[in-house]
Amino acid sequence: MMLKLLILDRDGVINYDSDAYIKSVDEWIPLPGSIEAIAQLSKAGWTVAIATNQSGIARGYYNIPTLEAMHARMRRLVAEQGGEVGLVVYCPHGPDEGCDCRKPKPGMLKIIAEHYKVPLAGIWFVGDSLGDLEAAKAVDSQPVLVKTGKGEKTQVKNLPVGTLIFDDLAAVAAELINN
Ligand SMILES: O=P(O)(O)OC[C@@H](O)[C@H]1O[C@@H](OP(=O)(O)O)[C@@H](O)[C@@H](O)[C@@H]1O
Ligand SMILES: [Mg+2]
Ligand SMILES: [Zn+2]
Repeated sequence: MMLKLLILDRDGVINYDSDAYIKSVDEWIPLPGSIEAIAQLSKAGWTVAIATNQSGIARGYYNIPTLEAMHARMRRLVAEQGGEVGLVVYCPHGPDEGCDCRKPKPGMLKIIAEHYKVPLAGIWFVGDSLGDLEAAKAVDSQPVLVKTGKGEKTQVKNLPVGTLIFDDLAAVAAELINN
């Protein structure tokens, strides 16, 4: 049976985002219902992976141990709700480095798909920025926009055809679990 894989963007989908970047564990604050949504999805048999741009590393705003500590906190909070977080892939590069992993490039989605040995076609990728949706479209995944984070600003842009729109991650989870 095919793995039920869901890929999430991080900032603005799981936790509050900030134009000043999320620079410490203390600044990493879950959005309402997001931890519970991930736990419910994983308990319902979904594998939840994450693909996140983290140019704050290249910009010197925080370092990799701090980023990993944020992710350890995220994993602990989800585990406390009986769920688990799968593979977390991040792009530590700056916009001018020409890497293959920074969204809107689909490199991180490809890494996740290869890790789980599943095709990316039709896999839901949930984000709050246009780059998230474009990354999904580039590999024939399903772009899903949430209105949290930068989502409401993104919603008025020229979205990839077929983009699904939900209020938040909890609404995405309810759709996937109940249908
Ligand atoms: O939403 P994800 O991919 O999880 O992470 C986004 C963050 O890396 C940061 O990405 C930055 O964009 P630039 O990287 O400076 O273009 C800004 O949008 C920040 O507000 C934001 O916190
Ligand atoms: Mg985001
Ligand atoms: Zn990169």
